Amino acid sequence: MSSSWWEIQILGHPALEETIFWRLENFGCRGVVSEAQADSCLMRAYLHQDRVQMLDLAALSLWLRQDAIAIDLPPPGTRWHLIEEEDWSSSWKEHWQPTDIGDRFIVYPAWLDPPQGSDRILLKLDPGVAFGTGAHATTQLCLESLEMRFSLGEEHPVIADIGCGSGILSIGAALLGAKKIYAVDVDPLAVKAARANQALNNISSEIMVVEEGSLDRIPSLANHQPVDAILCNILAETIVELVPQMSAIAAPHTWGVISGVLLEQAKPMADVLEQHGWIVATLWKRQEWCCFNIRRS
Ligand SMILES: C[S@@+](CC[C@H](N)C(=O)[O-])C[C@H]1O[C@@H](n2cnc3c(N)ncnc32)[C@H](O)[C@@H]1O
Repeated sequence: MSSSWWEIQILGHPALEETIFWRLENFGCRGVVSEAQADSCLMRAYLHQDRVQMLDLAALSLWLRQDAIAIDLPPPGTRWHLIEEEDWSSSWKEHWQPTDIGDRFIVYPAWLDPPQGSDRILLKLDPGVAFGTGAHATTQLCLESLEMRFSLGEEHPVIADIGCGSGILSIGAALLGAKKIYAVDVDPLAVKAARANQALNNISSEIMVVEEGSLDRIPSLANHQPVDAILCNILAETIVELVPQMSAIAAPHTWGVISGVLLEQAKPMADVLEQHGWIVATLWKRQEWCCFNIRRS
């Protein structure tokens, strides 16, 4: 692997920020940061050189133009250039600061000292190239849902985290008192990051197990026992494919937190969940995203 990264810079209307953010994350970019400018918003994102071809970057620029035109906004300007590994790390590390999430968590970058004087649960992260710094609305909604579940007296559940990314949700669950978490991701770099973050937060392998793969890895990891909860923050298209498999790891008491779903996808997603025996208990919204709190019965 080479050690160069693409730095992608997008200058666009502030109303496009969320759409651009999600496009970049889905494109595989890491460390997406935004900076307010006079009448616009400058976003920077980073992508390992080996993960993308120049043509893909041109396609990304086209999608971003189409997204803007579809909602009658001027197309954003997109440019990219290669930077060295060291410059990548320092560029986005500068921008990421400790963030309060919900009532209980504070997520902070591993390269800073722990925030002082906070009575919140400290969640220390170095996401590397994986998704999940806590900056995205869907991650926040999932962590807040977990917090809500535990505040209702949830007793040490066994949890499956499908698409764990940096491991942020699994680590959050462990810090709240989960008994066991099986975290899986199809991206080997996410697995590496999640394991590193597990160690940063001193979570033992007795409590959290991270493996490459998807939902179909869970039965063997969990000794063919159902789990008490399922976390899944992936794109709606992927979740729809996974929902039928969720029954195989669920018991009548199992609950779930499902996000990565755009508001306009909420109704079809609820239909799919209900068709497969899930009850939508609550639907939380933030910006253009939603998060389903579901249960089996
Ligand atoms: C939006 S990120 C979520 C990361 C983290 N759980 C969070 O909430 O911030 C989605 C993750 O799902 C992974 N992923 C995508 N498709 C998947 C699949 N079919 N099974 C498991 N993981 C998948 C991606 O590699 C990515 O790390």
